[in-house]
Amino acid sequence: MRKRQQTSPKRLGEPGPDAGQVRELFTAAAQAPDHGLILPWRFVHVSDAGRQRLGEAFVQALLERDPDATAQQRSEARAKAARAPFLALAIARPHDDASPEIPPRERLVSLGCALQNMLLLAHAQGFGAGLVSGQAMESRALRDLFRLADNEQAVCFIAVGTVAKAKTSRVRPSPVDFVETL
Ligand SMILES: Cc1cc2nc3c(=O)[nH]c(=O)nc-3n(C[C@H](O)[C@H](O)[C@H](O)COP(=O)(O)O)c2cc1C
Repeated sequence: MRKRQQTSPKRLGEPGPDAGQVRELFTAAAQAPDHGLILPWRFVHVSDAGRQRLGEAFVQALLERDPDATAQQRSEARAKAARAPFLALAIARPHDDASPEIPPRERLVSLGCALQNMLLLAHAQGFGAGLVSGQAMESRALRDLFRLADNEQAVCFIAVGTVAKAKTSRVRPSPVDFVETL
């Protein structure tokens, strides 16, 4: 747990998790706490075949916010879809009519726990892993590609792969920085 740290998708190469390890990663997500047992989140695993469509969605997302984006900017946006051998989109359902008593904050905590379980397991499997979001999360293009319902929100991608070159670890906050006693 102490060794886990963010590795950005561009630093994650082959090999990635095999099919059994991917199943373990999603099984780890399912161990997250879930008030009311409402499963307020889901993941979409981006297959090799899906990468090209994701790249096009990233380009469209860029054009939504900057219709004058240059060819190089479009090419950089498209390239993001090719990074990291394992890529999945984490999608939250902050509201629904079936369980109005479970507020958005609790649903997002549940997704955060699912993501952390996956990050920790990826590290235990010997991989690097990271989360990546950005303005494309809000885009029409991404919402359409992943068929998000009106009450769903794309939160971030989780990327897993082999770390080519480890970076130095960051200084972590100490409990005195965030713990008080009542
Ligand atoms: C929901 C979420 C979205 C994130 N999106 C990005 C991102 O777009 N780009 C990025 O570099 N890091 C992103 N991160 C990762 C943080 O930058 C990273 O956790 C932070 O730098 C601390 O590093 P650590 O994970 O090694 O402790 C995201 C983290 C979370 C929780």
